[in-house]
Amino acid sequence: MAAPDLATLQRRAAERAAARAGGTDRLRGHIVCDGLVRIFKTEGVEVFALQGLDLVVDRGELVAIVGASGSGKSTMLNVLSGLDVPTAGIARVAGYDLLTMSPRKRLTYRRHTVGFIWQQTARNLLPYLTARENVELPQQLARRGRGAAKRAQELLGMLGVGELANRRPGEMSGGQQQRVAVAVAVANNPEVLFADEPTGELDEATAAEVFGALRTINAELGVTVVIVTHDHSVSSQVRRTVQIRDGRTSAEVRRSARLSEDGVEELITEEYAVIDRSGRLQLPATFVDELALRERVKLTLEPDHVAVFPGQEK
Ligand SMILES: Nc1ncnc2c1ncn2[C@@H]1O[C@H](COP(=O)(O)OP(=O)(O)OP(=O)(O)O)[C@@H](O)[C@H]1O
Repeated sequence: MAAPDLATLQRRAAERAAARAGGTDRLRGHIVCDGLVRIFKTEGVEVFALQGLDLVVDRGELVAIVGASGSGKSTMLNVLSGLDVPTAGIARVAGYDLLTMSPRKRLTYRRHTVGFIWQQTARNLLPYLTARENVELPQQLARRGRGAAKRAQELLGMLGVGELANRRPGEMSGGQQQRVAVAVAVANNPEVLFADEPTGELDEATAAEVFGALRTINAELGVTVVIVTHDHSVSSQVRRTVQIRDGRTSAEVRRSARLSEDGVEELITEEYAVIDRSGRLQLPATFVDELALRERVKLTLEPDHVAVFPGQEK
C-alpha cells in the first residue's frame, strides 16, 4: 500500500483531532506555555533555564522542538510532563494547569493524559516481555485489560511492527524497539505524546522510520505529538519545528503542501522568527554574524516591513 501524502495526513490529523475535541472551535491551545520561567539555584548561583518561553500547540498538531545543548529543552519537557514545576508563567496541557495542580491530579495527568517516549530504547520497554505484552501492560495497569491484546496487535500493526509481536526487545533493532515504544506510549489513548530525543541512538534511515511512526499516530489517533531533539534535520520530517535558544522560543520552520498550477503537489518551507508579547525577537545567529551586528542596530519602519541595519561604530 502506498504511503499517504503529506496533505492527506495533514487533513486526516485535523479531522481526527476535531472529532476528538468535540468540534473545531475547541482546537486552540492544547498545550500553552506563556512567559514560562524556570530558575535553578545551585550553590548560590541562579541558572535561568527558561527565560519567558512562549509556545502554543494546537490539539492534533505534531511539533518538533529543537535547540542546542543547554537551551532548555529538557527543562521544558519536564515541566510539560508534570515532573517539574516552573518558577513562574503559565503552563497548561489539555486543560490541566501544571503550576497549581495537586499531587493527586498530577498523578492522574501523568497516567492518563500524557504518554512518553525516551531516548534510551531500554527505558521504554521491559526486556523480559514480548512486544505485545509490553503494549498490554499499561492497559492492564489502568484496569483496561479486556481487549488489551486486540488493541496491542492493532497498534503494532499500525506502526509496521505487527509481525514482531512475539519478540522480546533484545530480538529487535533499535528502530523497531522505538516503534514498539510508540505503541506502548499510546496504549492508554493519551491526549498528548511527548518524545524526548526518540531517535538519539539511531542512524538517519532508522530515525526516519520512527518519525514516520509518530506521524502515523498523530494522523490515525489525533494525538498531539511533541518531539524534543537537538537534531535539526527533524524539520524535514514534520510540518512545524520550533527552535529554542537561551530558554526562549526563537524561530519556527513551517512546511506545508500545496498544489502547483500544473496540479503537482509541492512542499513549501517557510522560516519565521518568533516575536513575544513585548515585541522582543531574536535574530538568527547567521544574520547577526553575516552583517556583524553588535550592541545596537538601527531599525526603520517601512509600509510592510521593518528593516534592521548595523548601528554606527563608536
Ligand atoms: N537541576 C538543575 N540544576 C541546575 N541547573 C540546571 C538543572 N537542570 C538544568 N539546568 C541548567 O539549565 C539549562 C538548560 O538545561 P536543559 O537540560 O533544559 O537543556 P537542554 O536543551 O535539554 O540540553 P541537552 O540537549 O544537553 O539535554 C542548562 O544551563 C543547565 O545546566
